[in-house]
Amino acid sequence: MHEFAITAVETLLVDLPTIRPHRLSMTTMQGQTLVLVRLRCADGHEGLGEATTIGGLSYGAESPESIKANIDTYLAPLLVGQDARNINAAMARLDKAVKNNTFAKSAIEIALLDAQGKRLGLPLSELLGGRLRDAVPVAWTLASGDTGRDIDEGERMLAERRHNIFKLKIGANSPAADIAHVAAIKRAVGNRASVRVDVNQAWDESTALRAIPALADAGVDLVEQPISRHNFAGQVRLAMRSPLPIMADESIECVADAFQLAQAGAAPVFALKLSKNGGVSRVLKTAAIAEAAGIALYGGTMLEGAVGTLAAAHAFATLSQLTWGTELFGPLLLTEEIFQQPLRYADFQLQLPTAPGLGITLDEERLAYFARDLR
Ligand SMILES: O=C(O)C[C@H]1C=CC(=O)O1
Ligand SMILES: [Mn+2]
Repeated sequence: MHEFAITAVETLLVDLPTIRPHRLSMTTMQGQTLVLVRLRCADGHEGLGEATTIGGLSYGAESPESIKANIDTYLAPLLVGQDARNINAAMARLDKAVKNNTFAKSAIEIALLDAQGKRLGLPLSELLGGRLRDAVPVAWTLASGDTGRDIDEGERMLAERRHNIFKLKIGANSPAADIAHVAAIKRAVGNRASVRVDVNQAWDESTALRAIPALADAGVDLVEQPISRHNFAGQVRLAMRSPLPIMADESIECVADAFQLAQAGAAPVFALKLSKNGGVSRVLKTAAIAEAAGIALYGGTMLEGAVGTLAAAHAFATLSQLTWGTELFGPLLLTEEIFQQPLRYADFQLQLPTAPGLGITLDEERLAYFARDLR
């Protein structure tokens, strides 16, 4: 076999408890399942990748189990024997044989990039052309399902200087109840924090038209994905009529989606997610489309653990603008650590590692304890 060949691609499901239930409009998470990839190369380097999603199949079309099965059955055999150093060629090979499956492909590309960074002795952001910042601002999602508990949590985050941007998950309750909930939280934190909402597609256009002005009056700064990704014309109308900026999240499932949204003027802000675009290079293409169209950027998450979070942080650190910051707090939602180094969150930001690749190492014992099939 070739000196730099990919020798094995292993996938692991890792079930971890969360610090509390996390309530979104479409599901309440009682824990998180990380989907990890370990890609081994003939030169001795190993790359880590991640393709974690939210709430089984309630968020998107790929589940943790389907991502694992599709990598094991279809992607891994296409990769073994290929040159690990030519990431573009490896990804093109996958694209030729496998439609969609952007989460699975993203995990593979992250692992290839991690291995390449280790091989060359460069942090991922350097591999991507160089970082423009050493840390990124990080929002926190208040989603306990209880207003008083959310306010207490927000106060704790402010006191610890961990987060001063709060995203509230709404859409599961009536608009009136949601607006009262959001207004109470904004009243409590005042101008010490930016308050944003994520409706996760729960409203129709008429509901959004009525609710968004009330959210604006309550002091909200940004509304994420208020209506269905399928109501394309409605998103364009809403973007024109809304007193608040609207952010597209679920509407972007690939780079072509981003182009169509930009072309139609459907949202003045894009949430960037590696797994929804199909990896690091693809999410940077979506960012380039946004930049060319004057669309502001936000670094999104699928509540990944440290691997997916760091891959995103390295990618977002290379962007010339990141107007709305990031929400790369996934690891902080988990109660258990499976890596040797915890991520560094301080002064409302996540600090980027400087070690080669992603800059993180698995704790093999902890991994063996929590991994579904190793337990
Ligand atoms: O944005 C989403 O839709 C998903 C995710 C990101 C943060 C969070 O709490 O949930
Ligand atoms: Mn969202």
